[in-house]
Amino acid sequence: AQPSAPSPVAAPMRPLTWGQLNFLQTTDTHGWHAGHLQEPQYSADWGDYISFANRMREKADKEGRDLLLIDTGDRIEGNGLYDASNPKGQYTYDIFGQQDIDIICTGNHELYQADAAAREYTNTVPNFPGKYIASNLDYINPKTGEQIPMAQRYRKFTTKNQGIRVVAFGFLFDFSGNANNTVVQPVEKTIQEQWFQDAIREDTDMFIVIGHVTLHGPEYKALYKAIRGRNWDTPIQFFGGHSHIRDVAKYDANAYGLQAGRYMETIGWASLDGIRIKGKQLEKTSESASLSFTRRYIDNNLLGYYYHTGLDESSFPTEHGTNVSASIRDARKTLGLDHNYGCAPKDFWLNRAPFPSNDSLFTWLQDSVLPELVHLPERKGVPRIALTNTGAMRFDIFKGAFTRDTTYIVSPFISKFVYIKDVPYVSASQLLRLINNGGPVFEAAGLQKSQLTSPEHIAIKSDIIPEPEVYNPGPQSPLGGLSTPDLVPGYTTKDELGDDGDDTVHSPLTFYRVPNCIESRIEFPEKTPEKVDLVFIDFITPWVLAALTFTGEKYTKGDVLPYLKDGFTELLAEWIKQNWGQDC
Ligand SMILES: O=c1ccn([C@@H]2O[C@H](COP(=O)(O)O)[C@@H](O)[C@H]2O)c(=O)[nH]1
Repeated sequence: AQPSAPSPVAAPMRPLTWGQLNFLQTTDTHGWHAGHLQEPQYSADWGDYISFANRMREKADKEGRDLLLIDTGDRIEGNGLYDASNPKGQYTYDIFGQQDIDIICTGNHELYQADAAAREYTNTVPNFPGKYIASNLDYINPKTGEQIPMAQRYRKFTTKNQGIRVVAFGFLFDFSGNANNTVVQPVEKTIQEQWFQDAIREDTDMFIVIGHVTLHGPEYKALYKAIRGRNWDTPIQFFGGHSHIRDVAKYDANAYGLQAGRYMETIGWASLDGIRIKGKQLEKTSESASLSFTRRYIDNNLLGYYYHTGLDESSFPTEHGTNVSASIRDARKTLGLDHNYGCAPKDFWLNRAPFPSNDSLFTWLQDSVLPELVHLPERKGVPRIALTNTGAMRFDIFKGAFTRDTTYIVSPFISKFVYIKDVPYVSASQLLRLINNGGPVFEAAGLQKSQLTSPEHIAIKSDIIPEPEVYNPGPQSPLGGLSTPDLVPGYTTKDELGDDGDDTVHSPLTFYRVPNCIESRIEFPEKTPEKVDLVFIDFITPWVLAALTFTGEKYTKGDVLPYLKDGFTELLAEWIKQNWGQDC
């Protein structure tokens, strides 16, 4: 762990079940490879995860089992370790590349910016030779303009200890917000391609489909149907991502899916038993059984890693893992990520508090931050409506130091304010309601409202306000000898297989859904103005233009002008410096 990481707190634990074939999954790590430095339960770093994977591989080898590591994309954007360098990711590609991942694919975040997509092609793909799969993604060679596969379309291999024959794919959901140096082919179209049709006819013991794809979305439904249609009982193991939740799916008795949350909070664990390996007799125990699947969502901290490996502070770390932790420490130091801009007087929550409320980060943004930031000297005195999508904000602010790192954690995107001058107030005043309600006006333009909020909203369709629960430890083995523990707040996942998936027993957290966008009205006169400047984050331009058209206005991209030179991230840091003191 990083030197400033808080020590994890002991909690009641549920053990891992090992099978023939076992998996560790990461997804949506978004640059959090230093771990969480303000939350003890997620405080292990990428170096610790390297040690953990290594120790688990040793165990698998000793017992003749197999262990595969999976990563399903969105490795970048969301943390100073990636975002604070110039060019971005100067340190993270090497750090991430130290993990020995068996099957890896791309997320949408690797593709928003052309430079990030280029680095994916030149750095990450070669860091994982033969392991990186791009089943529905092409890259456009900047020198020749030629459209080429980002990486190989699928992978055939046999596992190390049991020789299980695997055919593996790596997909991205039907994403359309990519820069123009990549091409994402819709999954349904890819299924029709000859190479895919040939691949699903391969003689194999199992299929593994990894993807930056939600487990219950249309893309995996189509892939499941295509593979199962040709292979009536071959095991299929899916790994998902994108919606940032801990999740599982049972497609049928021989097909399951796992998704390992977000931000290095969770390491996903899946185990399979009952795979029939061609030419080998099955063990007596699983001879007649169909596939058996278990899952765990491992909280990413050292106490949990010790518990699951049966090791301790001195026997757990590997030299490789320790060296990677040291590289992360050095990179953070070089980037000045601990530099304190000011001290947050209290916690501000994205989803743990309702909007609007005193504890909501969006209320703070709307009432305190935007009115001060959205100010262009040459348009002084012009009343303005400032809009941002809520998905532009990625993480809570905790009471205490708001560092250079925190600015990227909260606002990682190159979000620039743009504006349309002198928009009739009658139209401008309707935009927030229109964008928040969504509906046909946006659908007709190919815009989905789920693209405006944080990805958690894809899966969480109503507020979660837990009842106070009575703790029942059941058969779990307590860690640290606690008998009636004060549970640490955290994930209390309820998935398709039940409520016992989390490796750590937590007290539950609330989740309040928030609107797609928020607005601030700035320098408004007492009397309703005739015209206003409409200022917004550039990311939401298509929604603003579609909504304006609906109100009867005829604005095009050409009417959208730059408003402030600095991006929101820099402006936010400046606001913190001006408004919050140094007394934490
Ligand atoms: O420039 C950007 C890019 C993205 N967003 C928001 O992020 C989500 C997507 O997040 P994932 O982690 O890929 O799932 C998108 O829906 C936007 O809300 C943004 O605001 N600005």
